[in-house]
Amino acid sequence: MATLTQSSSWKNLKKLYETTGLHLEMRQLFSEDTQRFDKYNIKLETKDGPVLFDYSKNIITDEILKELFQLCRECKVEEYRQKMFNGNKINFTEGRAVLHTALRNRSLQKSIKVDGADIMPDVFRVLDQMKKFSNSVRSGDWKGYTNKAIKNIVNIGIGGSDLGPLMVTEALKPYGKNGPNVHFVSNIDGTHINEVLNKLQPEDTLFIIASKTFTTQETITNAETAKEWFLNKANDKQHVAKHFVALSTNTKLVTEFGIAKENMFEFWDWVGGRYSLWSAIGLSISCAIGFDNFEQLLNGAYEMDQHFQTEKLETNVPVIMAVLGIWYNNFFGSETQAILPYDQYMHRFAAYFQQGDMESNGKYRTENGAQVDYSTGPIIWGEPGTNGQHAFYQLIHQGTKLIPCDFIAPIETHNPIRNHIHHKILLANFLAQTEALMRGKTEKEVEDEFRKEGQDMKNNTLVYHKVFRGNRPTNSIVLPRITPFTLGYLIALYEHKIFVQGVIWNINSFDQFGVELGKQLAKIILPELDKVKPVTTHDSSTNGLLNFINTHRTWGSKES
Ligand SMILES: O=P(O)(O)OC[C@H]1O[C@H](O)[C@H](O)[C@@H](O)[C@@H]1O
Repeated sequence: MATLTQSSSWKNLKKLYETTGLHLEMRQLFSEDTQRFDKYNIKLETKDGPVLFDYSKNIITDEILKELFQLCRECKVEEYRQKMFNGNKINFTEGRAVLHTALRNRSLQKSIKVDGADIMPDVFRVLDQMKKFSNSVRSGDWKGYTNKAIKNIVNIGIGGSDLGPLMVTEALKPYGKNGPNVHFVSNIDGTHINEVLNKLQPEDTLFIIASKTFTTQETITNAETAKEWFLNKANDKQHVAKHFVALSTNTKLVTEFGIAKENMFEFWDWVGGRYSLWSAIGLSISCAIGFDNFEQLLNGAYEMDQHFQTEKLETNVPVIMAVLGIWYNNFFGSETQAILPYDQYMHRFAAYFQQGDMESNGKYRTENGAQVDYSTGPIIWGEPGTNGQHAFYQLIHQGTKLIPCDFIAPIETHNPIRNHIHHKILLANFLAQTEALMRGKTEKEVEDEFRKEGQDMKNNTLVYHKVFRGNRPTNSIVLPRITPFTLGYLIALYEHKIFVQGVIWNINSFDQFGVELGKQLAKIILPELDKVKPVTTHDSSTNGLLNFINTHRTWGSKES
């Protein structure tokens, strides 16, 4: 294929942007076409009820969409999609398959092969191990060293070994009422683990050490700290087996750490860290909400996988979301994408997809190593509604930047207190925001309001400040309720959106070399924090910062 910007659909899109896209006004499009919503929404039936994807409030026409799908075809999205599901080694820099979809392959008949061997028996073996383990923890059969049941679980991990389980256990809190309390420790900052351990007793606490590589400095240090804290009271190393389990691909390092092989839950190099919540990394989820609910999460994701795999591009929700993102990112020059869930339990959803999206598509090299001449992965951010409205929506409404927003809202709440009054207000705000962002408010509308209020209109410049330009694009995803199934469905939807964009940009969405340099340099700097003599080996800023700390610190070695 010619480079992306030389492809005919890209060139056509560029032209379309200049001649059409730039001048489109959604407000006008809606008034000219009363069927616009009917045309640009997709309703998907799921086991837990219908899910609505409304993309009508976007700066698009049929012609633009047609060209965006053509771009997918030119970039061979369908071919790559098949390669991913088939287990081809599409993670080309690391020579690995990308098979998080195999972890939630619920079809017992379908085998998936990596290097000629079917991986499904292993997937089911570990799922069974997770089931038995979480059942025994939840029922109280799993006993600690003083014969007490487990009341608290601490998941120690970072990045993909933390964000997924944390986001999901928060999002599904209503399903975790009968389970143990689950805590998460990720940051190397000792405050994180200290604050958690201060609330706990070793007798009824279980540590899940979650690390794909089992080499991550933060996780291993936190795990050692937890072990020391535990042994301080338990005294006997033999008791570790009842209180520490590991989730990893690295059996050797897990056993060296002192965790018995039978207490290890395995996963494989074809599971990317940020796509791993479906694997053994989901153990804390399964303990918190029960294995049956964990399976529902997998089922939901599987249903979305099938939609993504079989649906034609034009009605394929992850594909539509991906191409809309490309339209704003690459033609309108949008740099960010907001994810705004109108559900308090989903408060870590945007943070989760900060890693999911930004670590996947924050790349500037194409498959053959060339540097891209177009923008790639968006900056992902967001907070749950309505909090965001009172913080940063001002800039989305009246700022100078175009920020496409995804609104996510459940029809039913888990907390229908005071006869649904809270939920009604929440939903009213969700609907109002997408309407306001699209419509805006014209000068005339502001003036009419002013007149009604009897304000003097002469030289009244306040009018300009109260005008909303509008034409701000949004997607709305309305779910029946946040359940394990619908959450799995939603997460998989975003995963596939990221995949499609990565294919179009011709980058590797499945490595993360960009996180390595900082880690390498931190290893060099760590012993230098013991120096007394000024350090001179870095640039003057890094030397200056380090020497300032070394001069003023009260702790650590005073060796030169
Ligand atoms: O699971 P681990 O091997 O401990 O890795 C934890 C995290 O750290 C790395 O730096 C990567 O950037 C992440 O993709 C990964 O999820």
